[in-house]
Amino acid sequence: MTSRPIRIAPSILSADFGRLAEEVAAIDAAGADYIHVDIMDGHFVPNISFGPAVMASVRQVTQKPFDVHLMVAPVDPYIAAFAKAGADVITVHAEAGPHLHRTLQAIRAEGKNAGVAINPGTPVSAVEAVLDDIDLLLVMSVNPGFGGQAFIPGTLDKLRQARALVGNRPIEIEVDGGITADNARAVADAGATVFVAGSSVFGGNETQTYPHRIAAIRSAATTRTA
Ligand SMILES: O=C(CO)[C@H](O)[C@H](O)COP(=O)(O)O
Repeated sequence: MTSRPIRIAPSILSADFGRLAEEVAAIDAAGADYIHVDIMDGHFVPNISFGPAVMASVRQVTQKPFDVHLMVAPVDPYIAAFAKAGADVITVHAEAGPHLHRTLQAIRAEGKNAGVAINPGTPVSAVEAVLDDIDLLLVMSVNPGFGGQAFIPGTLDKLRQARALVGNRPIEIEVDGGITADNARAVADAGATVFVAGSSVFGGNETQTYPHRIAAIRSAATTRTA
């Protein structure tokens, strides 16, 4: 059993966009640790979500940290806008290039925590050279672009590799895609500490169930099974 603190980050990609502020307030009240914000550009990934103006608007309804995942290329022109819109952590893709180190420095220069994400087809070694420049490593457990996809089992090995690579550095290891109460235990054992969950939190429209869904993932991730 891991003794590391577990954080649950519901992805508002799966929320009802027509009631987005209400949805953010609901997951805050339901016990979310972070609000995970997926920004998709229709170029780096085959889907478009929303931009900094929408994020700034919903930022006003919660004090919880905003964990912003930029699936955007080129990304450098948008760092300042999302920092200003209220991001606390800004994560960019290692594959979005070409100047990852410069991008991470730009995030920290905005006074924000810097994260780097790797797609399922990218080895963990791709981030080795920037370990001193990141606060969070996001291991994608689906190919980015859409919510509701199935967890890719090979991610567990990548998480173990990521945990070994990070060592004692103060870097959160986040997992994103297909996370449910059923796989949270294995994902935690493999080394993840931040759990992004979209459809398993927002799977229905009944906001009163959000506390139970978040608690179920947290409980599974933190409960000893052996
Ligand atoms: O980054 C993402 C997709 O690119 C989403 O955050 C991710 O897929 C979460 O959704 P779900 O929990 O439904 O898989």
